Amino acid sequence: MTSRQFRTDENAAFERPRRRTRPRTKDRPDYSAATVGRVVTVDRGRFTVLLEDREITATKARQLGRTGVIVGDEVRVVGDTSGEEGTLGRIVEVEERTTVLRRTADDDDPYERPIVANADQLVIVTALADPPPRTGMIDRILVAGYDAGLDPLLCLTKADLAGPEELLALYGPLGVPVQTVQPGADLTDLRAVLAGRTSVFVGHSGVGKSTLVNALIPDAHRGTGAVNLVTGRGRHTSSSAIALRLPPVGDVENGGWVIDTPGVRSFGLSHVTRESIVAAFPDLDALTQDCPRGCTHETGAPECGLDAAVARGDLAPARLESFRRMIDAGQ
Ligand SMILES: Nc1nc2c(ncn2[C@@H]2O[C@H](COP(=O)(O)OP(=O)(O)OP(=O)(O)O)[C@@H](O)[C@H]2O)c(=O)[nH]1
Ligand SMILES: [Zn+2]
Repeated sequence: MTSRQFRTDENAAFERPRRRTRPRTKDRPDYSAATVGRVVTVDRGRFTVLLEDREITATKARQLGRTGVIVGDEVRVVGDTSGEEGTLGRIVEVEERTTVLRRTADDDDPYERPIVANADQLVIVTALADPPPRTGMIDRILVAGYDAGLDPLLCLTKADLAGPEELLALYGPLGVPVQTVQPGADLTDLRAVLAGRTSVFVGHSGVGKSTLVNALIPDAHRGTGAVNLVTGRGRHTSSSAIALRLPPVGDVENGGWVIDTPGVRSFGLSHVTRESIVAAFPDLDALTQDCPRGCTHETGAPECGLDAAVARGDLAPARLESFRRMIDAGQ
């Protein structure tokens, strides 16, 4: 397969459609034989794509137009895919995404920022102390994860400094699995829940996320340490997420992927709908069958079926309370 052949195909795609109604699939170049890889990081319009056995740098082909390419995307690449110094491939197609984790910069921001594609687990890294846990933030990240259809995992760091009891009481009733870590911790259990999956790690700056990622993936070399806010020096300052492959776990060759994201300060949720949060809890969803039409399920919502379920003994009050925190956070 020569690259010349691809170039010809690509030129065909540049021809302006004569009518807007032209079926999209007709005349579309066939890239089914193009090399497939995964976008592992993005830096100023340059994409690092991991192919089967090598990493290459690529740009986005013009015909992709405004189609975004984000970390985690599975893409088809043509052109020079040797990965040799100074070479550039071209991303010509983005495969359909299984999930998209989005955030808005703040709640008034109408612009959704897709940050990670194709993840299936959201690992919320929170320190038990120094800095103290911010439950409002955890709630918001959870809601973004539920909205995106990701399974949550709460990873509590600095367990040497404080106990997890309070957080367990808040998040246990939601069914969020919890892992605790501290310096020198045995990571066997954590590795087991990451194996074979693609897990996005999010957390506030300073919680020990880089320390944890480095412990999981010794050659990750994620920058750690206190942030010098003035110079920004002495640490990795990438603003993009980065996908890292975990080592095999026992017989499981695919140890999974960690997608490390830069420390988040805010997690705007203006894109989230109430329905998507409720849908993440099938048992509660079922109990809302008898709610009045348009019920918000919030505390005090008249005749909410969830209150009736608690009254009947079909729903634990603590679970309802935690669920309502999610609904409140999403508003
Ligand atoms: N006591 C204690 N300190 C820890 C633990 N994990 C990390 N630290 C310390 O906490 C500080 C912050 O750790 P980092 O790994 O840089 O935190 P981060 O979340 O990656 O922060 P950014 O790099 O700013 O995103 C460092 O001084 C670490 O040595 C832990 O489990 N216990
Ligand atoms: Zn209701």
